Amino acid sequence: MTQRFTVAAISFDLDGTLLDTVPDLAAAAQDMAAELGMPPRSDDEVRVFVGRGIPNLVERCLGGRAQNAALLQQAIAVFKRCYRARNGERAAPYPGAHDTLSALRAAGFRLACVTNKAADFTLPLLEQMDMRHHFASVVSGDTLPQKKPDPAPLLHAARELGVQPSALLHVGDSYNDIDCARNAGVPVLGVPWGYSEGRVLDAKDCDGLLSSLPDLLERVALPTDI
Ligand SMILES: O=C(O)COP(=O)(O)O
Ligand SMILES: [Mg+2]
Repeated sequence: MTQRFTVAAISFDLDGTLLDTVPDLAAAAQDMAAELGMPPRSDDEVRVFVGRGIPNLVERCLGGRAQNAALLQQAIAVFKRCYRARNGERAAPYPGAHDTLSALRAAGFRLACVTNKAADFTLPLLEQMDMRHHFASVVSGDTLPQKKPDPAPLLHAARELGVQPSALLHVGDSYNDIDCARNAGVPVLGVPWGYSEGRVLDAKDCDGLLSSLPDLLERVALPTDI
């Protein structure tokens, strides 16, 4: 029998866990490159750059050019404008995302979204994907001074959900999620379909891997269920 996590709340990473957002991020990066007269990055390159927030994504797109601090700042501003226009255009939920969130909430779990994506992009995207209403807490990349892998975003979500860190389970696609959860004392399941900055998640580094989002329904139990 699979081990069930006895938790009151579950937090989800966004990019690469609930939503495939690379098509929009890559389109924005390509728009930015065209505007700044730089060679474009492919979708596959951008996929590896996602995970540590937008300033870091832009820095990686620029490569050596990012050493020019003024150009980097300009590029970040251009990227944000381009991404605002692209955000949600081609982003898509992974299979079972909607049904899994609905089922977990109906069962009584409190849900959070904890992402390194800035709030200006997170909130409209969650609205557009019809997911915002599932989350009692949304912690974006700029909600706090610290981002994942710092423990602060997950500790903040636990406080907002009114649960101890050990009663929260985090689900994410990258080592930023695993390290954040480990640093916060939160159990963590990895998902193998995301981006993870080009690294393959090892089940040994977390508390297990999901084979799909609906698989999560078999892996959790409320404290009152046992
Ligand atoms: O914006 C990013 O770089 C990644 O966002 P995520 O934390 O939802 O994966
Ligand atoms: Mg992610």
